[in-house]
Amino acid sequence: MSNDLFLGLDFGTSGARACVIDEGGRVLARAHALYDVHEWMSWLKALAWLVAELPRNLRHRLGAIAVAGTSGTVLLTDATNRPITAPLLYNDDRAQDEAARIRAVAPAGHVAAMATSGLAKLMWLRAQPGTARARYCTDQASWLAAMLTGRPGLSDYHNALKLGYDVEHLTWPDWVRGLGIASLLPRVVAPGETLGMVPLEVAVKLDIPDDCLVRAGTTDSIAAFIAAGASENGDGVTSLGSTLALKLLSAHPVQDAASGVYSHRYGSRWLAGGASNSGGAVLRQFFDDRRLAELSEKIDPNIPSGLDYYPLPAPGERFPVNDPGLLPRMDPRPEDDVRFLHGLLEGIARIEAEGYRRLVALGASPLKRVYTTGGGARNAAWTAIRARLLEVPVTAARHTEAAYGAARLAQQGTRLLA
Ligand SMILES: Nc1ncnc2c1ncn2[C@@H]1O[C@H](COP(=O)(O)OP(=O)(O)O)[C@@H](O)[C@H]1O
Ligand SMILES: O=C(CO)[C@H](O)[C@H](O)COP(=O)(O)O
Repeated sequence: MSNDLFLGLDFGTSGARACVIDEGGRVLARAHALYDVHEWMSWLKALAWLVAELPRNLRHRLGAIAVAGTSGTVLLTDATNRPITAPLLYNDDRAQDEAARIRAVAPAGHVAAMATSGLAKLMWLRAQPGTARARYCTDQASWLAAMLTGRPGLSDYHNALKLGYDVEHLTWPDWVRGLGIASLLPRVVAPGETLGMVPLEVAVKLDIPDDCLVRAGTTDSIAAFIAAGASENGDGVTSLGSTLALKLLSAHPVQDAASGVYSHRYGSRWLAGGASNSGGAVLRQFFDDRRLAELSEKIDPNIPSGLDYYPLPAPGERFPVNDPGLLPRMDPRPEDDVRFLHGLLEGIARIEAEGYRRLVALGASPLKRVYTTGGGARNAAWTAIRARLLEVPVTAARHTEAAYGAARLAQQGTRLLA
């Protein structure tokens, strides 16, 4: 048997993961690597490490690979895909002036008008000295896919949304082209479309088949959505990773830059959503994963904590309010760590509930149920707190890892979103 297995790679904020599945969607292998999301060299090392970690007999049967990456993380490369800038991360909001220029020409409420958008960062990067030889603007997943195919300059319509790509008409709109960065924009294809085959030298280096396909990828939280297996309008998927990302399967797209709301195209439907800077990264500032699990077991989720927190790892919020100056609110800290954690989990759950309310108020399909993915999905007390505040059933998704969603994309290609 050959080429009958599929590899999904997920590059998240705090780690990278690999997942190998067969035609039936059965997981045959997983791997995990710590890496530095700020360093492209570390992305590459993590990719090589993850592939090397897979059992050799499975590696030799890979038929297709797809990569998911942090959304809105951009960098500039030369014509050979070599980076000529460091990546600017998804939550980097230095491009305030550029966002104001975008606001003047973009349709009202467009996600690209946020200072954290890929487009604002692209304009900021392009204005830096030494970038005149830049040939492409790329994102984390597309850059890694291009390292696998040797073909730069391609992206998918999920990763391209925050660069201003018109996902309704599948084109770069004139208002984006008019911003002086048109020559750097990638050609955009559907997630899952075949980008190319792994060339021989890459295949030899990674010890994988030289006819293994590379399919266009997606963002980390859309990969998590795919993993969750949600299928009905009104199904929500909350990624409780380092950040808190919400996706609501909807018949209609909605957008509102003031509250950080945007809609990804999902075949003929839409993923209405937004991403808060709150999430597991704040919890990690206080507790390691073991302590989190221990303390969580002692929380009574049926009673309110009595604390009114807005947990953020640093000043600045994107959704459900887009406010670069918003300050974290995590005072007063009680002596009892169980109560403190209770307050933090409840605070994040309130942000989630407000987020879904905002999406529905803007016209997305009404919320029916919520699946959870990411590191926070395993926390039963948190799940109960969230169900109380969301007022709909909340369950852990059957597959909670974005890498599994990326593997599904590798396996099914464009059929997945059809
Ligand atoms: N038991 C737990 N309860 C709540 N959060 C947890 C628990 N265990 C881990 N986490 C959180 O999950 C996050 C990591 O999840 P993960 O999905 O790997 O994130 P990402 O891919 O965004 O880096 C960490 O920030 C951590 O705080
Ligand atoms: O916090 C993030 C890290 O990637 C992203 O902003 C989040 O995943 C949501 O992005 P998208 O909705 O475009 O998938």
